Amino acid sequence: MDSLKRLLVFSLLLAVVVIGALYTLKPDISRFKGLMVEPVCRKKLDSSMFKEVKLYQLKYPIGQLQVPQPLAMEPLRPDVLTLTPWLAPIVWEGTFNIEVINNMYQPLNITVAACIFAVGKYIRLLQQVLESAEKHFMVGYRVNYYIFTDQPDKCPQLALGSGRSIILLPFPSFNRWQEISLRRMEFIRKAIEDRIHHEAHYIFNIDSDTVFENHFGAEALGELVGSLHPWFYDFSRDRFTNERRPASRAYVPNTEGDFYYIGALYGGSVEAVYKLTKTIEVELNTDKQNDIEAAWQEESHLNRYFLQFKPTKVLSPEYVWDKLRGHPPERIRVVRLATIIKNNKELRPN
Ligand SMILES: CC(=O)N[C@H]1[C@@H](OP(=O)(O)OP(=O)(O)OC[C@H]2O[C@@H](n3ccc(=O)[nH]c3=O)[C@H](O)[C@@H]2O)O[C@H](CO)[C@H](O)[C@@H]1O
Ligand SMILES: [Mn+2]
Repeated sequence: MDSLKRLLVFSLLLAVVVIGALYTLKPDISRFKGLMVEPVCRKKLDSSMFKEVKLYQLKYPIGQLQVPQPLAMEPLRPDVLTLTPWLAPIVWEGTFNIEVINNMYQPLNITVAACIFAVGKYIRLLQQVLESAEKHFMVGYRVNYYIFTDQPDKCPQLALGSGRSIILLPFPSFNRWQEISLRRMEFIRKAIEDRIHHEAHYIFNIDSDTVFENHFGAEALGELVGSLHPWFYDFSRDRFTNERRPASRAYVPNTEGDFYYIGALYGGSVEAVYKLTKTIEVELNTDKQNDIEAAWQEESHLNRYFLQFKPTKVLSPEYVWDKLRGHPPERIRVVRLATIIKNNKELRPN
């Protein structure tokens, strides 16, 4: 009798574990009731509705850490620019102490949203970017991967770290890659309205043709974050690939421009990115009505936006290196995220 009871309890426990495991591995596709282009509920968001990290919440734990003293007369990276003319830090290896940063941010239990679009054949790239993100992206923090896709059933099933989850969101199949790329602003805006505003504190847009190779953590968090494009960080402004036709809302004259930022990685507080996506969506629509498409789609508009609304933090090319450029120069000491070499002809719909 006793052994029967034990067997019964054991089988029950086993069933709970198996069902639990199946449940956690299975991405949430409940929101896929047909491909809805319109958000489920459209909210007008005001400042009070966002999750945010206030400066006074960041508290350094006195007496607990042994960290080197910062020396005002000894720059840590004299070989690169570490501050913009508007006094935003440019993040390079050697400029920050991750222990200090983690000790200030981790007690706040923040959630970071990563928006990744995987439409058409790009769905194949998801496994690699997600697996590598689990090893390097915001480790020790809560992370929500919002995967925008037209094929929810093909999303890889990964065992994620604790506090990390995948949320699938519908995105239509377009037959021009340019359309996919530039509609991202609208879809991020809608997802923020729909749910991200109450689910995350910070948000990043990350291209799916990328792979994380090294630490990419809380040092990258900021109110409004742009990343230097790995092809243009040492170019003069007149050679940036900004939109040069005044007829486009993305127009930047060649006598202006601070840096050339990449469209594959930007972020910030959810509220700041909401404002960014909302603004750029309007500019994109205006261009569309005027029958003009900026040279590099939403990246061109992003550059115009960042010229006007300067990022509060700038990520160095460590944060998006392009493998097509081969090994980075010495001053780029570490590659944290790299864009993969892909066959555009084979992957893109056009
Ligand atoms: C090195 C270079 O020249 N990079 C430019 C190129 O980026 P990329 O060559 O990196 O563009 P891309 O092909 O990665 O497209 C951008 C993103 O859109 C998504 N996607 C795109 C096509 C598709 O069929 N399915 C899909 O899911 C996916 O998340 C992808 O990462 O074009 C972009 C256009 O905005 C930017 O201007 C980039 O600076
Ligand atoms: Mn890309």
